[in-house]
Amino acid sequence: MNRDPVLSVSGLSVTYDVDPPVEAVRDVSLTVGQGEVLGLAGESGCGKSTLAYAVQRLLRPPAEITGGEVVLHDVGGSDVDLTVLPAAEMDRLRWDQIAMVFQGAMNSLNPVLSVGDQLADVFTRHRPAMRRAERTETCGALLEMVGVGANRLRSYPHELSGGMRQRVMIAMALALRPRLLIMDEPTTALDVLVQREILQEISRLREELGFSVVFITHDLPLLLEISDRIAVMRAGRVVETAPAADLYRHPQHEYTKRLLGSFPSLTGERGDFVRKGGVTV
Ligand SMILES: Nc1ncnc2c1ncn2[C@@H]1O[C@H](COP(=O)(O)OP(=O)(O)OP(=O)(O)O)[C@@H](O)[C@H]1O
Repeated sequence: MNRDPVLSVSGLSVTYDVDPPVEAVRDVSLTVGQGEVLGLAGESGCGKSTLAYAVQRLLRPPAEITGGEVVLHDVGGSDVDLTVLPAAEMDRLRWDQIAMVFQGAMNSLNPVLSVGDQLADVFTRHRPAMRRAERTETCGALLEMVGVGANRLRSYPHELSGGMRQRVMIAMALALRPRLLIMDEPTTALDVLVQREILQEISRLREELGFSVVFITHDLPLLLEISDRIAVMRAGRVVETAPAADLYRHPQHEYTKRLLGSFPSLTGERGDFVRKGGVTV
């Protein structure tokens, strides 16, 4: 399916300027279409998180973008290269246009503030004109939307399960209706059932709200289920990008074949679950 691009990464390279330097992302090019889920797969250390942080301009020294562009399309009618955007403008785009949920996100909630106050803070910072009553109502609606329930507005993080806290983080990421959600191992720390519920929730929300997703995980079977297209990374490079079903049935790159082969759930009997429940319905 042809979709208008929301994000185009071209020739992006990132180096950690340590001794010896680590070229964590090497000449990576990717596009993310409107409403698309792009899965980013690859073993630990291949550069997935570095790429995600680079896109959001959240890298800190010794990390340095050494080349390439990250273009966010149609920001108020024009295309913007995020790698050269002044920091203040980037701050405005973050959360508003691109939001991120990362693995440990649920533990980054402030323990001494209610979840309602933490959600409200996003609006206080980014929508300062919003009135208090509307803010509270919107925060309640957000908690409903992610299945936590508006009655939890006054709850503190420790009163919620890990799954609920991660849902709060998803609510926070979606608060300003971003066009792109970057999720870096967002469910890895949760048990399998909770993980599945949250993934279903993300799928539903994406259909409802139409945002695009970059979903990062080393869990290839999971990516095959939820992604439209998958990019496979190895040692900083994207070695193959293909629609999920094509990647599964006709992997082109040797490394992709090996990666697929390393998941018994894809090749053994249990693979039926992924095949029938996911890409080959
Ligand atoms: N602060 C740092 N200083 C030096 N090297 C780093 C730093 N952070 C990451 N790296 C290196 O950059 C490379 C890419 O790391 P990155 O965390 O992006 O990979 P990843 O695919 O996200 O791995 P994981 O799935 O384990 O998070 C690795 O070789 C890693 O050791």
